[in-house]
Amino acid sequence: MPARSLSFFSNTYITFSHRLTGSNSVMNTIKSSIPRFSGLLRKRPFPMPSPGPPLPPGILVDEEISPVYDSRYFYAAKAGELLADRYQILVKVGWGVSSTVWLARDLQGHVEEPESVVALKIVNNNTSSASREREIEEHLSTADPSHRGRSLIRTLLDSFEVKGPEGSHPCLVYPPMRESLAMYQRRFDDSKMPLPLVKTYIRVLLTGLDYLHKVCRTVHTDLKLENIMVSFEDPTVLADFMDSQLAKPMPFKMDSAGRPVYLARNDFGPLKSLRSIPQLVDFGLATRIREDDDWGVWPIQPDHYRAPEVILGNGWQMPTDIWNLGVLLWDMIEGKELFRHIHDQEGRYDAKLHIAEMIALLGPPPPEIIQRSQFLREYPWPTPVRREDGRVCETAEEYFCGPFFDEKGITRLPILIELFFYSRNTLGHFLHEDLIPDRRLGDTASFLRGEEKEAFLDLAKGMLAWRPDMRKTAGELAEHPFLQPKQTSA
Ligand SMILES: Nc1ncnc2c1ncn2[C@@H]1O[C@H](COP(=O)(O)OP(=O)(O)OP(=O)(O)O)[C@@H](O)[C@H]1O
Repeated sequence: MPARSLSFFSNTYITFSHRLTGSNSVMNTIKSSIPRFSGLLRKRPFPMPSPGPPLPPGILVDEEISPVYDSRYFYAAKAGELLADRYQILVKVGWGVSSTVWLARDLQGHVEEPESVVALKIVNNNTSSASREREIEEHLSTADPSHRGRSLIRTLLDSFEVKGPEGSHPCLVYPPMRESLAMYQRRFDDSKMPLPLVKTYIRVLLTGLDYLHKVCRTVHTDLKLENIMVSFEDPTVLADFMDSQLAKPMPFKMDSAGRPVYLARNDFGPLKSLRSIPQLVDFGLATRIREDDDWGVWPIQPDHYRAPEVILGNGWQMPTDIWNLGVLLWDMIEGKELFRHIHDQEGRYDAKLHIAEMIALLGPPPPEIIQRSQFLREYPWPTPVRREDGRVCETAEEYFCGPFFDEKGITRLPILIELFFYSRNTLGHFLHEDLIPDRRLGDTASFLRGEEKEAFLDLAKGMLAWRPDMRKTAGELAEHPFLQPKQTSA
């Protein structure tokens, strides 16, 4: 049977779907579905990793590809090395602009389970994000461990520092995960997960967001397919991977400064079943909202998923994640982005194109949104923010190259009085009407038909409202009819 056969997945899905909708709570199902890795090594002890074949020095590998790569900042990890007298580095599985990620053997256990496999993120010595990530994740793991959404948030198992010649490197220890949702999706025909499975995933992610928002009062701010990881469907997948990787050691090279750079391997092979569970990961940019009148103001979110209140400088809170996930629905279901024309001809993000497309899909923003943005533009951010092009900006308007609406009829009356006397004729119009494309939200969901399409659009509209306070909460959305599994006769 081919690994990507849809019918294979669909059959397996029935079991999965049933498990999630049976009498057990989602929480119980999820707990029992996330495989445990402790004991794997005890039963099948791994050999010490040996050095793999050398790569040609002229080829850039993994983290070296980044234009800002600087050897001094990355830890020179070596396969087989023991960190903190406890974690032995085995296989490199990932890298980012400021870290490398490894599977490691955790040598400290107890009598029953003396060893286990963990993922070790070794962070650069020049970044402060690790302490922030650690602090937020501590809050997330302890806010209410009994909430059913808690297990859908990936948090730290441990953390420590390791010394390098150029400074100290924070090391964050996590449970190992199979892969990001972006990679998981590609395992299916046409990179499309079966619809019932996607629905389950969306519901599960909303349950995690409900915990994040309602209990932890935290905004993720950076939801994308890469920041959703899926668990291993079966412990043998990881065990087999480790056997194969250690039998065929990682190729490596020395960079120009003599630091070893290994080639990451993160393909854990075909799916054995659809029992993987998605988890929200990477809280390095997450922000706590302690009071109802706390607002984030600085620019957040990946370009495609950026909410209007971020671009317009209106301040953001938890509903901003809801917009973000609302836009992600298209990536998850259709494998395509909802917003198609948000970059200029040089490929740079262009906020006016983005707003123009929002207007095409959702209609014009309500007046109070424009009013608030024009009112708040008078108040510079407490700390200026540097744009990618180096310009230091003090307001969202400066940062995103506004203004986007004219000031026709805007008075300097207090905002509440203005809102009271508002009429559509007196408020600013979009300054770039010629850029509004001819697209409708309904036309973007051609992957669905009939009632299913209507239900999907209703869900999406509950997430993609201009006014953040008109968006539904994660908890409410998880109950939406579109996401509920169809009852099948036994
Ligand atoms: N728990 C884990 N288990 C397995 N692989 C992981 C785990 N965590 C991260 N990875 C892998 O490592 C990669 C880099 O991790 P991560 O995105 O956390 O690094 P980063 O430094 O924050 O990246 P960037 O800053 O560039 O976004 C991921 O894309 C993933 O492939």
